[in-house]
Amino acid sequence: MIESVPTSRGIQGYSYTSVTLKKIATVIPAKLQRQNYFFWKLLFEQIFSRYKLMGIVDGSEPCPAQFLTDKEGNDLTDQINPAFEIWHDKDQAMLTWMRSTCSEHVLPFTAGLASSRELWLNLEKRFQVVGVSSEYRRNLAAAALATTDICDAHPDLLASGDLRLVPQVFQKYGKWQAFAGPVVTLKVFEDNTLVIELLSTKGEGRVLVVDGGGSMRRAVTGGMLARSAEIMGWAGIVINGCVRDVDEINECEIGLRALATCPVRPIKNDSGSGQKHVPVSIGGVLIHEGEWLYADGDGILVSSSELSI
Ligand SMILES: O=C([O-])CC(=O)C(=O)O
Ligand SMILES: [Mg+2]
Repeated sequence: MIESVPTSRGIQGYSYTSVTLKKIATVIPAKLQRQNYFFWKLLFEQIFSRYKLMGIVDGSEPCPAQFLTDKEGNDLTDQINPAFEIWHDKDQAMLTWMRSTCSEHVLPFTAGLASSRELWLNLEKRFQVVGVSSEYRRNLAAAALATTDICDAHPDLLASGDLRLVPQVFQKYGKWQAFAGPVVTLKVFEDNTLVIELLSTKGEGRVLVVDGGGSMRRAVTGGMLARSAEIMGWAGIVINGCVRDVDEINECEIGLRALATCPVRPIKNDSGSGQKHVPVSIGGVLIHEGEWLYADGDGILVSSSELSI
């Protein structure tokens, strides 16, 4: 959920005119950079949908004629069309909102763009994000081996430590119980800038393992990030820390494990505190980038290499 935008009050909903730049800054706390574009886009889509503005950027609500026509409806008069004024006000507000959340690296790209749709399309083209199909996601889920079968087939690897059992300290979220894939590691503490960066890029069936230091004070992933992970083709996420927006996460075609939920938002630091691709220790089990993780209803296993049964 977008925390500071009210969700329901009357069927009219809220007017976009009540949205201040301060409110935009709380809803979109991280400035737009190439690395977080997809997350930024999802957040703006949520705001635009809530205020019924999506048609202005997606083109389904084009700009009305600027001037009214005469009584016969033939010739243009010099009277401004009120519908044009309303549309134009919305468009300019949206442009200002988006510009206000651009980092200094992105801001120059927005120069000279006069409408919110122009800016929206320009960024889309510049940062080119193509999501995966639902068939791709289904195939990913179907490819996960059962952890019981793996343990039965590889007692030698369990004994040698090449196959390790991650202690069952996690809660299950997301649509998939079972997921598997090569591991990408992250070490963060209450700041999810790097989580956003990775989940905004192609997952290619990998599993993001986040050592969040076990913090129970803030979530490091939420509904928008789970949606981003789903669209970008990540197989799963394992977090030694908390998540929020569980209802949204549970709608996503992704497997997610975390210690618990926590409604408090993560910190977002533009310089991205944390470390990528470093060994992490979860429940006393060391996990390296590139190892394989297998998760299902019975547990979580980490293997030095990809396994077959
Ligand atoms: O704001 C965040 O980074 C976490 C969150 O709520 C979401 O992913 O929806
Ligand atoms: Mg959220």
